[in-house]
Amino acid sequence: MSIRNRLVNAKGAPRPLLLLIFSLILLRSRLYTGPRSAIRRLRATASKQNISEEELTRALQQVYVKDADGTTRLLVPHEGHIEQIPIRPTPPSVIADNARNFPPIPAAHKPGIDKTFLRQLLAILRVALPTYRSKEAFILCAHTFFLVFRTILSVAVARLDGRIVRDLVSADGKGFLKGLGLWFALAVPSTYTNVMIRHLQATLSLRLRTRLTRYTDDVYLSSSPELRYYRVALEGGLDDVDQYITSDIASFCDSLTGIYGNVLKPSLDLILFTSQLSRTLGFRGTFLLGLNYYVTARILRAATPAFGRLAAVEAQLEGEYRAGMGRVDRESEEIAFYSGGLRERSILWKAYLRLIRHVNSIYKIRIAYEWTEDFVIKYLWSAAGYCLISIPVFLTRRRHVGVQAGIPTVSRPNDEVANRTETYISSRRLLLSLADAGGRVMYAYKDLLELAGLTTRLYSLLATLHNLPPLPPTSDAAHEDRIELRDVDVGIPSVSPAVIAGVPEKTGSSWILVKDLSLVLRQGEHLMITGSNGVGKTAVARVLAGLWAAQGGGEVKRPAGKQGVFIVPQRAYMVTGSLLDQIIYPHSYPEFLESGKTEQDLMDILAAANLAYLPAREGGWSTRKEWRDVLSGGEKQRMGLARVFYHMPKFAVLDECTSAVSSDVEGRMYEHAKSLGITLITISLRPSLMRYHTQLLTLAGDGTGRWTLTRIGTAEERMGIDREVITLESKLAEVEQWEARVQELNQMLSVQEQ
Ligand SMILES: Nc1ncnc2c1ncn2[C@@H]1O[C@H](COP(=O)(O)OP(=O)(O)OP(=O)(O)O)[C@@H](O)[C@H]1O
Repeated sequence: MSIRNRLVNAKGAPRPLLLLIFSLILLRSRLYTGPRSAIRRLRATASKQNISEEELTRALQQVYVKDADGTTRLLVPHEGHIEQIPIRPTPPSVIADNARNFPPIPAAHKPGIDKTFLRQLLAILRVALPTYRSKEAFILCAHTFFLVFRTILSVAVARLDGRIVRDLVSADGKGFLKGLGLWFALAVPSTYTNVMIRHLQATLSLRLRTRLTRYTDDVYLSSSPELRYYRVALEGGLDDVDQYITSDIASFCDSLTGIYGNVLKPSLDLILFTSQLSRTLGFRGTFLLGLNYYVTARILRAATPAFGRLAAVEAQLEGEYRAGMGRVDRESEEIAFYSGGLRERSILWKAYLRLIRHVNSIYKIRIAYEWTEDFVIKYLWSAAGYCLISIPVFLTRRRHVGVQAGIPTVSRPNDEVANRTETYISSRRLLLSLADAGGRVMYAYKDLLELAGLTTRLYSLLATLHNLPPLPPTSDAAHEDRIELRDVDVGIPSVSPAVIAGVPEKTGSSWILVKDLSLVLRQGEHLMITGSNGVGKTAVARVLAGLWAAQGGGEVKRPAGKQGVFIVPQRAYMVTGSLLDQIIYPHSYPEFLESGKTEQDLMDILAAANLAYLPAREGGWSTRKEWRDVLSGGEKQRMGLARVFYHMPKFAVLDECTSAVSSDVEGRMYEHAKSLGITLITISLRPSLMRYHTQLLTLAGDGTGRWTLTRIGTAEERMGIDREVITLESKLAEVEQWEARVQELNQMLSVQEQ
């Protein structure tokens, strides 16, 4: 047997070893999961039947379990049982390290395939694939293995195809049957490889998404002094963050894993098939094939639109539409009161039309591009392929080279035809595969541009989050029992210059609402902040809470944490969860248990807020409802005060949070808060609340930022004022009678004059 034939024999059929490997793989349907995880799955399935409704409710309330070593296991209901997912928050040092990889993005940046794209992609990959020993890296290796293997199998299939047709043409029944047997033997690993490639690609995408989402959530939902979730819109200038986190990350991961397969596999195919074909085509043919690739790439490059920018704009428009839908869902009652359905519909339709117009324009742009691509890859390449195959056939008639199965060369004319048919069929299949691979490489270029757009979106989110400078510290251990503001300017923060590359550091650009505010509030002194609408009363609360930085070089000192200053905002907020969760917010159930408080304590708290009837009415503490809709406006506000009674902070800032509460209940709640030793800072326009305070901060609101701080007086003085108010109010009640009497007298006088 000639060397060539031995070579062909070795490559023409799959080796027994390969078949053995694949049989083993088939027996293990999941390639990368160990037996331990299978046992875990079995246990979970078995335990499914044992979980009762009550246990499920308890687990939902519990939320997570804390282990002795400090790790947290999140309890996630899944298919009727509870899965325990270990949660390890990203350490601040890792976030600080990563921040270096995310310098601000230039305002004028347009996504494309360039150095910036590579830098951005690498920065994101460092988050998504932190180590080469991670499970994701293993899946990537397995994915790569199957991609390479599929290419090898494709060559084997092409050869076998040629051999079967050759046996058919030369009427070799035995050879034909043998070829058919091999065909089925190859079909098993080939189909399995295809399935595994798709499965591993989807799994990899999901795992990358989980990593990126977890990391982004850790950075986004950061507590003070970062507070990125609060500041990203105002100071970062980034809207619709929900779209970035819920949708863009998923699209990015799908696109990235898809690209990997779409670039690696066809590139390998191109190299391998070209090298196989070059044996048939000779030097001239191979050169012409290379020339063909070059010309094609040039044509398609010229015909490719800016898919990256188009993808980024599409994601942004999706975000706007989604935000509009979310707004209607959130504010449905208010919209219904105004009968604003039609108006909202027109707003949403406008957002939707902008989106579909853009998507439509992408489709139209694609028509021209895909037509060019189809024409060039499918037809031009095939025609070029036919010409190239014909070169050895027509020019060197006696040549028997190429991809043939191992049959000894014989000189009969029939065999010559059979061999030429075999060469043609093999080459033809390789050429078709080559055209397909070329098409996919060209498509991959378009996908790469889209990936560049998504990368820029994701990078801009992470860069904005990482570059928000931390707020200046507001707490000081030495001032545990008082709040002190010294020469503080209260102003609306502007977009931080740190998050936009190339913008010089600006100072004093924000709009100052209150100038040089200085005050000291000790425990037991109660402050009321008043002033007309929009003067900056809530803005002062934001500075006190550490949400806005104190400006003008001023300094804020206050006791630290929730136990120091607790703020009840103007708009009542109800958290997802049980009735119990509403009272203890932002505590979780385990923290409630740790605090040593009992359900009876919570009952007393509800009684103090005039909400004692709620547990009975709603069916118990663990009832889960959409509380935002279930509770009335006044009930939600009273729940805000119940939270103050639960947390018992040193200072409570109440920002017009009792405006919907009747004044008798309001008074009782104020007295109760004071009896608990809580110092009140009330933001209100209601003079009736003044009696519960000792100091009054009045914001002028004339554009100068002026303010006055006055003492309201001692309890006795305030009693005196109250008495005077009552006397004056009773006198005012008689004013109508006096006016009527004056009119009577005037009429009498006018009659006398006549
Ligand atoms: N995120 C923001 N972006 C831009 N302007 C803001 C922002 N927050 C507040 N402002 C502006 O700052 C000013 C003061 O707002 P603030 O909420 O402190 O008013 P207020 O005195 O509490 O008013 P009200 O009595 O109506 O509640 C207002 O003119 C408001 O429009």
